[in-house]
Amino acid sequence: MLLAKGYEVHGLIRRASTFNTARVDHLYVDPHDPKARLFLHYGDLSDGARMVTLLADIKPDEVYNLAAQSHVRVSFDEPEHTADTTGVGTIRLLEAVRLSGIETRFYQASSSEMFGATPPPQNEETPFYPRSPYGAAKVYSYWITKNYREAYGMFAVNGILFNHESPRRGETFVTRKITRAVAAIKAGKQDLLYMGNLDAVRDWGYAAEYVEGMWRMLQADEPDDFVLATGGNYTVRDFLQIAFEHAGLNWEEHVRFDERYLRPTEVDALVGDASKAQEKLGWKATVHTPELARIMVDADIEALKHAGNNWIDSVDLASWKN
Ligand SMILES: C[C@H]1O[C@H](OP(=O)(O)OP(=O)(O)OC[C@H]2O[C@@H](n3cnc4c(=O)[nH]c(N)nc43)[C@H](O)[C@@H]2O)[C@@H](O)[C@@H](O)C1=O
Repeated sequence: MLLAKGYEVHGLIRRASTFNTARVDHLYVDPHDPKARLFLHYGDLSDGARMVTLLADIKPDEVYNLAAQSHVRVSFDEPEHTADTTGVGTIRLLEAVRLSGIETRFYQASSSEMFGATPPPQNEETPFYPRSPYGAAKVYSYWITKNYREAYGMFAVNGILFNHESPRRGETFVTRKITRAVAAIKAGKQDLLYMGNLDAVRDWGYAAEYVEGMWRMLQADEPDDFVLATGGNYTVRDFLQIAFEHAGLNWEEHVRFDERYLRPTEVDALVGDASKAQEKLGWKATVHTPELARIMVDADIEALKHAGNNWIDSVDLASWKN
């Protein structure tokens, strides 16, 4: 079930609109679900007045705010732009919902980056300590979403998602950078891969499952905030090893260090505890980091065979087959 290529969204929708439809090139329609859903993507949140018109026109049952400058390293180079899209954009959208007078449910894409320097495991009670302009902007958006829930009685929720990846992941994020390189090295098109900090620990899950979790948050009886994570604990080095090994390669022969990929302040370890989502939403990740790495390597090897042609991965999850 596909919604949008570009952001790694896989969703369950009947009618979806996006602020800039040009950005959505794949749409899946589930004929059994009559709700209208609006998904906002990168850079959509610059014009508050236009958003009011759009919302009043579409009258979506659900709004998913996925719009952000979402690259942590880039947020150090473009801190003001990041604050504007990732932070202030959220209040523009919440205000547009309020001013348009529509009844809708609002999802805010909050992030595990908000926990930053606070050691794992992290859950909904863990204090925030952001370590980047991106993380700081997400903390603002988290609190303003909560404030609109309390101040105006909006059904507004924060999904605090740990790293979620898929073959549709942007090419400059570490997982996709690695799996694309594995495919290219395997095909003899590349020899070396330049990387930054290999010691960082992340909890990488499969985006398809996380988007289902986002959807579950908006079907709940009451608005609340939820962590989505696998609970896994892997370093970038582990991911390299699993991905290269899957293609029969030795990562140490191909990986080199480049300090340009280091960050002024790093988030050392993010490992989520999603027991609240399991208890209240019935959500649990089934794909863990090693399987995810293999899905992504296989997809990038397949994608090379289709270079220049339209090709998109499909989701093969047992829970989606009914
Ligand atoms: C939840 C959160 O997840 C993502 O943020 P991120 O964790 O920063 O993701 P990433 O894939 O850029 O880095 C992961 C780790 O990998 C290290 N690393 C080493 N060498 C390279 C490298 O060469 N490139 C990159 N990108 N990272 C590298 C890097 O230093 C970091 O420790 C975003 O979706 C964000 O929007 C979000 O919300």
